Amino acid sequence: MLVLLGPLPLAAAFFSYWIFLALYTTLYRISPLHPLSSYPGPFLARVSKVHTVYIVLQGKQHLYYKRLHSIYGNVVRVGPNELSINEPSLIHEILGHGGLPKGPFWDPWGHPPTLIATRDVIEHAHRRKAWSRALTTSAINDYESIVSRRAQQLVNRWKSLFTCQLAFGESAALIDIAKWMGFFTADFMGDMAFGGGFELMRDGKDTQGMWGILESGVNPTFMLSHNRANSILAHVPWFGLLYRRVVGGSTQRLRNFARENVQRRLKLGASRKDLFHHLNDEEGHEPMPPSIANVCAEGTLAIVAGADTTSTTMTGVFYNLLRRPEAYRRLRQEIEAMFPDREEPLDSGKLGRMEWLNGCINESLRLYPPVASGSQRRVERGAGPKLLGSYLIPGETQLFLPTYTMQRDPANFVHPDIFLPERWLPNSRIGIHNAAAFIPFSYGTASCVGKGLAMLEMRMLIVRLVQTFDFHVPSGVPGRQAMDWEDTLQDFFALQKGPLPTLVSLRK
Ligand code: HEM
Repeated sequence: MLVLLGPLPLAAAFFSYWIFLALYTTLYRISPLHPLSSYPGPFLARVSKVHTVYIVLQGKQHLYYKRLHSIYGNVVRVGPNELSINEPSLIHEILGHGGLPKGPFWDPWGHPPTLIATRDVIEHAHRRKAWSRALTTSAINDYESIVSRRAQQLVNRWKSLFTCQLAFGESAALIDIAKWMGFFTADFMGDMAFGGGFELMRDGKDTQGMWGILESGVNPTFMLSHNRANSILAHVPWFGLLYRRVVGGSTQRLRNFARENVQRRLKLGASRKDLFHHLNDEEGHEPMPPSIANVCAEGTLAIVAGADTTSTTMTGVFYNLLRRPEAYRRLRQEIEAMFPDREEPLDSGKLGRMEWLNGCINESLRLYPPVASGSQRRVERGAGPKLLGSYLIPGETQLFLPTYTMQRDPANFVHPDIFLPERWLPNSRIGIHNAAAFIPFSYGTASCVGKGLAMLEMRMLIVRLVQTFDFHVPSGVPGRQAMDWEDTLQDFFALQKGPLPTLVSLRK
């Protein structure tokens, strides 16, 4: 017999159903029946990922995971179905060839998915081919002149700031290194991905508002920055879908920006081989040319993945050179020996052999890994449990290697919180040094394909700046002080940084 319910009993039935479901799920997640019940972790993390969203909003996710590992040990349950694994010996099994595919964290990162968000292993390998062709050692050599042109532009812009200051009798200018590193890397990646697009260094500010989306926090229209939105939504993909429908999202603005630039570039034609040339398959390696939507998506990825990461690392280098004058002196000596008479640092071979410079960059990458909490992987549904070392990981478990925690673990690096470029010198006798635990570019088949380009860019710019300028800690600057810079870091998947006000003067 069919019984018709009125609106009130219907609503009551509806809510009772959801309350029952929520209660049942919670009890299951905290019960010994859950397959991850034997892994220790905070109680709230067992219940729901909403707890993680709260942590992400504070921007201190990296410090939170480090604290959890110090309390609970090397493997911690950080979500109902998620583990954080601080075990360098498992890096190869998790990230290496035949390891685990990417996890659902990557689902909300826009459509069509870019290389970094492609979870299917075969599709990922196929997409990566164009990137790999674009970033071979010989292709990177073709980009030296693009880096050098932008490095010279930064030098000239800073010199023009001195001219203004000199008019007021000042011999040094107060420069926010973090901001200018961001401008440099965005302009450079814009050149690489679209043959131009940003002119942040020229304008000295973010006139189009695009850099703000990449870099900053919440903007006034209640659209979260690209990285911050994604880093939050990725923990709760169901909410991500809702957010995008209701609020929109900065990803779309970035994609529109990319589309305009791709169309401009296609009209102009290519005058040189850059990243766009390869991503657009202008040499015809594939049977079908890529769609414009894909070229836009991959170009946007290049800017998102390549700009902030390198600018944070270079800012970290200058921050530490200011704090350790003897490290700064040693860098100057090495630069003078390698490029006497301020010769332009164009030779990537020579730059690669500069041990102190590379030690400084490695230390910045170790202390402030731009992707501080690693990149999620998952034991696939239906694949059964996976044995990783002595840990049995049930199917459908998501996991990640917490890069910041691992690289600051005294079990891997002696004096882990101190900037010591000397630990990277060949024959260093400084103490514990587990290079296998150093994974700022991740590891394996989905590791950072842009590593070579990033290293070239950072080496060339740092040398050019140290050749031309002197850097000092300013005194009496209102607001944040140079020595607080590390505290400004916020982990929204990619580290975001605050200003690094620095007194910069021209070298005699
Ligand atoms: C200091 C600079 C950089 C750091 C620390 C860094 C770090 C990373 C990390 C940790 C990943 C994630 C890998 C994974 O999922 O396991 C990644 C992926 C990626 N990065 Fe970088 N990156 C840097 C610069 C660049 C640059 C300059 C480019 C541009 C050419 C770039 C392009 C990419 C791409 C395309 C991926 C996706 C790779 C894949 O899924 O196969 N990165 N990067």
